[in-house]
Amino acid sequence: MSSMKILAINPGSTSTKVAVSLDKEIIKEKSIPHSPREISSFKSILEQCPFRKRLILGFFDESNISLDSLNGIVARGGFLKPVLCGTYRVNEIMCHDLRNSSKEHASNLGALIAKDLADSRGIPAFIVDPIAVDEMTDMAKISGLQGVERKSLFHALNQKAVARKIAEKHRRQYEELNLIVAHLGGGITVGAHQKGRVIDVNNGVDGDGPFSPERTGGLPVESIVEMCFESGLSKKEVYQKIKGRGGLVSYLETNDARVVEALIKQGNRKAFFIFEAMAYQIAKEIGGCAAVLKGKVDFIVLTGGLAYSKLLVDWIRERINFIAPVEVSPGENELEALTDGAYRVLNGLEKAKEYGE
Ligand SMILES: Nc1ncnc2c1ncn2[C@@H]1O[C@H](COP(=O)(O)OP(=O)(O)O)[C@@H](O)[C@H]1O
Ligand SMILES: CCCC(=O)OP(=O)(O)O
Repeated sequence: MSSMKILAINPGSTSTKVAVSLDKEIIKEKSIPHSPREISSFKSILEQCPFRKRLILGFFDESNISLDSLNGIVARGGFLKPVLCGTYRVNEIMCHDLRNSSKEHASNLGALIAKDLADSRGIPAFIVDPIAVDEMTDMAKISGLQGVERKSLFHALNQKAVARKIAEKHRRQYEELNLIVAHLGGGITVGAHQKGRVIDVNNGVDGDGPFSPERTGGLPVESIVEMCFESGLSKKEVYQKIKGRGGLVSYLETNDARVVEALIKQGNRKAFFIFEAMAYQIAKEIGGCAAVLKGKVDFIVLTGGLAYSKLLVDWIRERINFIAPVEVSPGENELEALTDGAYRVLNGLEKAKEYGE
């Protein structure tokens, strides 16, 4: 097998994470955080493209690594048409769909930045397990209103990577287990994994499931209809309220759980109550997935940045540990999973899928 140097790019709602690896070993990585104020200075996600690209180039300058030494670039994929999981070559159809997506999410930038950097160096660009991975059953897609369908939009990359890691830890195959995986990050998604397929999951960006550091999750529909028609807010302002300014930001003016924990330590009762309410909603979503899996659950897995919070994890655990053993895998494996996907293709172990075919 030939030696491969790969750049992995993960644009998230609260950070841009990058890593360079040599033969799957990460040799340099960085997580660059973005405050809500910094992000809200851009009119759209697409406008953030040059800003995030500059940060990545800055990472190369600091690290003394030459972009010309790369064999490939891989990024987190965004709002594409529903796809099966796997590694996809970034092609023009994909870039067109991401540029023209009606849905705003930082992950839309990954493939665009990767292709831009890769084309000028004559190397390939890929995405792996984008948020649009869709393995949901037809029943899970029923919303309760004809014409409005529930969609599969979730942290597919990390949920699948962590699910495989937990299966391996227990010397089992992912494809033989039933798991509930809760990704607790800037967005929160909780998936019911039935023998390797995510048969139901809350949509992490469309106002569904638990509230998160900066998103509302599911809301009482009638109150929102009232707000849209009576408050004088524009469509964009309503979206801002629901997405970047919902959840913890809405109640506590921060999307940073570490700040919330510091407030709690200082005796702030509102911070305590709202943080526990987030745990309550996450636990309730996990309970829903247990019903989807008819109670046959091998493990519940908590992952994402918020899983570093012992307080939050303990609150969730006390409400759900009657269902199945709880595994905590804080942070994410996204950079490793991206690198792994690109490495398999670059070394000919797997064929890249073509998007749009
Ligand atoms: N050590 C930690 N303790 C508590 N919360 C943390 C810790 N590290 C990160 N977080 C919280 O996790 C959330 C972000 O999770 P992350 O998975 O990095 O999100 P994303 O990738 O969506 O930007 C933030 O609220 C952040 O404050
Ligand atoms: C569709 C879910 C993706 C998501 O919410 O990602 P972030 O947590 O990075 O915002």
